[in-house]
Amino acid sequence: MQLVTVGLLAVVLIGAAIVHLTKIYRQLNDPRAPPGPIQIPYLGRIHDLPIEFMWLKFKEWADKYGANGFYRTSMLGAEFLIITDEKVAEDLLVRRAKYNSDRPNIQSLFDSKSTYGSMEYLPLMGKNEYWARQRKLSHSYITEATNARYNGVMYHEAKRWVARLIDNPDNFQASLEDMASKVMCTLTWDDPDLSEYCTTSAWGLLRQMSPAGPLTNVLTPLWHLPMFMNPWKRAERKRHDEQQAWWMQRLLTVRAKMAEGEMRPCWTRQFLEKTALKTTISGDHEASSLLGMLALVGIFTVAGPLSYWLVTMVHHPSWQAAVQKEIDEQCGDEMPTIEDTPRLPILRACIKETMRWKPNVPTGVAHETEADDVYNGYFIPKGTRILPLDWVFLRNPNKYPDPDSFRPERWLEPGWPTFQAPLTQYPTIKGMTSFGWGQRQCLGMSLTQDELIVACGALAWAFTLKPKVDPVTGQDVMPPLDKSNSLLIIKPDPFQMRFVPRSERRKAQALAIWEQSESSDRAKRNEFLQKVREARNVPQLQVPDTMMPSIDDALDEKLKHEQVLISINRVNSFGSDLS
Ligand code: HEM
Repeated sequence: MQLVTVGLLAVVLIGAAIVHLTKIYRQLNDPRAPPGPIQIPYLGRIHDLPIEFMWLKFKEWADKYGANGFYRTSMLGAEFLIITDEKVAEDLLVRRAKYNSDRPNIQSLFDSKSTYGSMEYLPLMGKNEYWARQRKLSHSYITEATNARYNGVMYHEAKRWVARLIDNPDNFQASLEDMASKVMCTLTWDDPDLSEYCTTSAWGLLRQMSPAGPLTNVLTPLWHLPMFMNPWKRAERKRHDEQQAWWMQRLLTVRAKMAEGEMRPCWTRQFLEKTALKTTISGDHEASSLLGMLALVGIFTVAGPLSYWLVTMVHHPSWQAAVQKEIDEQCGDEMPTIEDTPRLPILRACIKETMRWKPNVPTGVAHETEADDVYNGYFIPKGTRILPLDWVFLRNPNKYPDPDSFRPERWLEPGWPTFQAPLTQYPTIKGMTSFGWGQRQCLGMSLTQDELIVACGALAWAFTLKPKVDPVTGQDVMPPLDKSNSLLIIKPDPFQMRFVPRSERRKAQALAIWEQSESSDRAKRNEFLQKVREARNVPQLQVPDTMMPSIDDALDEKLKHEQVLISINRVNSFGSDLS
């Protein structure tokens, strides 16, 4: 009797489960939804979406389901619309930007969208008040720096990099990232010596926010395990708090130096001296995060195309020779500068083609919809993640014939669909799909273009980039073309190559101009300090108190922030929405 009851109960439960799963299956695979791979209840397509080289699987699905320029999929309940055609991206992310410019939550960061007021990561913020004010401010700082030609920082760092490559060519991947980091640390805090830590810190955040980072970004429910059995959350707590403390320390150091009058211009000084008086930025926590994030965001983004430039030039010696010839003709004996940009179309074409051929944000950055919508007759629910798939945009054979080949001539010769005149202005990387869309479009396009012109130009001026030679076989060892990590911003896996100075004379010249740049920089810094110290006794030159919050105020602010962190921590450990 009891057995029969149990049996009946089992049949009823299994029947109910089948009905439930069928209902969900039908909902998930509703024929009115955009086309896409069959969705499995609860899982979506998590089981066959590889974490490594995810963009290749997205491309495979695009070839199958993307005839309309988009398709949908889902993962553990999160809905995705993958855009595979630039026109659709234009429609949804630019024309309908008003409600398609939010960001999805990143599970393995605390409050990544700043929904609860953390105010820490501008590019990841939801479309909220913190994002609006931080974006505006970042835009004005970057534009001002661009107009001031970055006060020569890029030239200085490119010269240092060339000298380092002569001195230690095998360490090129580290010195390349360090160059990009030094540019950002100087712009932000006037301190290139911060670069090493800043790069490590940027790496930590990049890993944490990428689907190929911690497991909890994919198996999101794991994030909600209690703290004592949650290694992912504990690790993130440590990473987050250290990064925050470092950012705050940078701000406090600048403020302390300003109090002594010993701080040269940089974004942080500009903020404390001028912006802080009239902005809605809420205080030191928000300001230090905004400035810290600005420094971070310009490291791997620029280092990615620069690394691929090395790979590309080694593989395409005739294009490398064409770039060198152009630089020799247009710049004579000098390293190229930003002013030379209009005269260097071949250099620009090779840079742009490198970014097209080897895009360093191949999946694009997701937006999230804030309202239900209908597009081309298909229903797109609120909360859908829209992924503009850059890898596919940049391999569209109609726009880019022979898309898998490196063909800079597509930007230089009439007859190619992408050719644009005049060549003094085009090609330019500004506006490339790789920089995103609409209200969230990248703020660093000019900075990237200028830094790539200066750095790639300096390389072509100083060296011929060549493959490493195998000491046993005597054969060239070419850098692999398809080996990279799979983080949101990718870079090639470590490889070997040679930096051959173009002549002994050029080598000596490169070392001499670095020596000169270094001693001139040192002299300028000393002169500044000397003047300040002399002027310190002159009362009217001192910055008025009202413009300069005291260090005590700053420390109060820091303590307040620490209290906030402690309370966030507590709430997190109870597993609230904040985590
Ligand atoms: C090759 C270099 C770079 C690439 C490919 C790149 C790409 C991107 C992409 C795809 C986005 C998101 C766009 C969207 O959501 O539609 C973005 C946002 C952003 N980028 Fe860049 N970026 C680069 C360099 C830089 C640099 C050098 C800076 C700063 C100095 C920068 C600052 C930003 C900021 C602040 C945002 C956030 C914009 C927002 O969310 O409103 N980027 N970038």
